[in-house]
Amino acid sequence: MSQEISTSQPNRPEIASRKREFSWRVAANLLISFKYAWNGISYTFVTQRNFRIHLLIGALAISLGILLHLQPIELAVISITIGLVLALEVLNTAIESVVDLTVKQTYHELAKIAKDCAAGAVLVTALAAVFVAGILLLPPLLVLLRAAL
Ligand SMILES: Nc1ncnc2c1ncn2[C@@H]1O[C@H](COP(=O)(O)OP(=O)(O)OP(=O)(O)O)[C@@H](O)[C@H]1O
Repeated sequence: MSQEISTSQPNRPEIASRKREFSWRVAANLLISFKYAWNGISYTFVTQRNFRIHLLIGALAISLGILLHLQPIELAVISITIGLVLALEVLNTAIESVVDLTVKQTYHELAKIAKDCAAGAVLVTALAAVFVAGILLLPPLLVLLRAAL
């Protein structure tokens, strides 16, 4: 007797119910999702010195841009690069936590690679942000300084 093997795809509700089956909790609505996202940002702010430094430098760069009457598009480009650095800092913190959760306080070469790469990603965007800020802020800043001297 041959056994019949079903090749049909699972229907949509079945997929939806399976999608988050390993999650301890799923946000019930959009407002609660924002609350959890804010918790992640607050956690990063409190625990990561680099995040606070990047936030401060970012705020200074945007303030300087406004002071130097940069074009809206230039301010937007600076804001995007700063946003990228901060977002990657939050992701870096998430990766660190997942790595620590997995290996605890033991040394593992893959844990090292994961953490180093996550930190490297932040560094790449930070260098790009410095480059962008340098190109957009330095020329008008030099003009202002020359006029003042
Ligand atoms: N379990 C581990 N196994 C192997 N190497 C590790 C492990 N934990 C940390 N390291 C190494 O120590 C470095 C610092 O780890 P840490 O957990 O302090 O991350 P760090 O906080 O990345 O730094 P930052 O927040 O400044 O990006 C990592 O980049 C990695 O090279």
